[in-house]
Amino acid sequence: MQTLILPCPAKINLFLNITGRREDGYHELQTLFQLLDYGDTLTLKHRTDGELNLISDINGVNSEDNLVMRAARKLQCLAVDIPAGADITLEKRLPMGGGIGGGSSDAASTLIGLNQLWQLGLSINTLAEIGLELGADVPVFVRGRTAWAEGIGEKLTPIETPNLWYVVLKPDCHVATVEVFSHEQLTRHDSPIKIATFLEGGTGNSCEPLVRKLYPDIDKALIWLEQFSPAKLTGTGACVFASFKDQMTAQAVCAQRPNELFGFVARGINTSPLHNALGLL
Ligand SMILES: C[C@](O)(CO)[C@H](O)COP(=O)(O)OP(=O)(O)OC[C@H]1O[C@@H](n2ccc(N)nc2=O)[C@H](O)[C@@H]1O
Ligand SMILES: Nc1ncnc2c1ncn2[C@@H]1O[C@H](COP(=O)(O)OP(=O)(O)OP(=O)(O)O)[C@@H](O)[C@H]1O
Repeated sequence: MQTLILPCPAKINLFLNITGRREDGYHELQTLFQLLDYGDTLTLKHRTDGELNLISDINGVNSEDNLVMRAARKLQCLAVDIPAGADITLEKRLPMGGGIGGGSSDAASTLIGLNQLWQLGLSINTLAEIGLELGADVPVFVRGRTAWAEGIGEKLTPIETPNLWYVVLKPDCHVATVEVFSHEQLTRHDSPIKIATFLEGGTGNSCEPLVRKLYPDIDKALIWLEQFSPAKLTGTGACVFASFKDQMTAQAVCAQRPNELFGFVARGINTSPLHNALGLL
């Protein structure tokens, strides 16, 4: 029976501009999704009896609500010719609600992996469309390239970023993306910028002033990290990050973080290890 062991890399948003709000409540944004070589691991084992089981549960999330199962169910509906079942194991490393796309990346690896395991023959474009129904951050992981993004995060232009190391820190709090996006004090009318403007010096994260105010622990983490290198919020938080030219410096900074901060060091990468493993790029 075939088994796939797949990486689910994290992302950080190197900047985040909110340029408007659509009628359905979703926000138009501009961001740069930087993929990281750090993430969860997903194991998919084909079952020929058509049953889908998520073997490893994650705290506080019902099995059927897990983005992995939601992604698997979507593909199962499209598998008419074969008994599409799987035993799924998810090894979580990425903190939940961190703004580093853990659930979205898990979902993307599930879509890509089951498409292969069940030999569905769906294109990356189709998988990205299915992924978008699960979350705005899923398509970038399905496409597997560090990318400039517009729309609600699904209009992607691959971009090569410099080879940098990132320290990512998470204070002991959980930010609900929906709370930040529905907050009356969120800045929603940034002027759109061009890729070149970002590359010349970048801009910040429009959610950051509000999130710093709502979550003092995130504010504290940013102040701490700023001592070493310019620090930013990723997505709507709760993680913050800063870049370093070499791994040793990044590791030295991460090692001296205050006890209350979870942290890791990761290399910024231009292509996803998932796509590299499956020969998709
Ligand atoms: C902030 C980012 O992390 C940047 O990468 C993402 O845009 C969020 O992506 P995500 O977690 O996959 O978001 P979803 O699960 O699709 O949406 C969660 C909630 O965030 C809000 N949301 C999300 C993305 C977006 N472009 N506009 C929004 O207003 C919506 O209220 C939505 O109900
Ligand atoms: N496989 C999964 N991993 C993590 N969270 C999941 C998963 N499946 C469902 N969830 C739910 O999704 C919520 C958001 O999780 P996730 O870790 O993707 O947040 P995030 O890093 O803030 O994502 P993003 O950057 O895409 O906004 C969790 O609080 C949890 O309730």
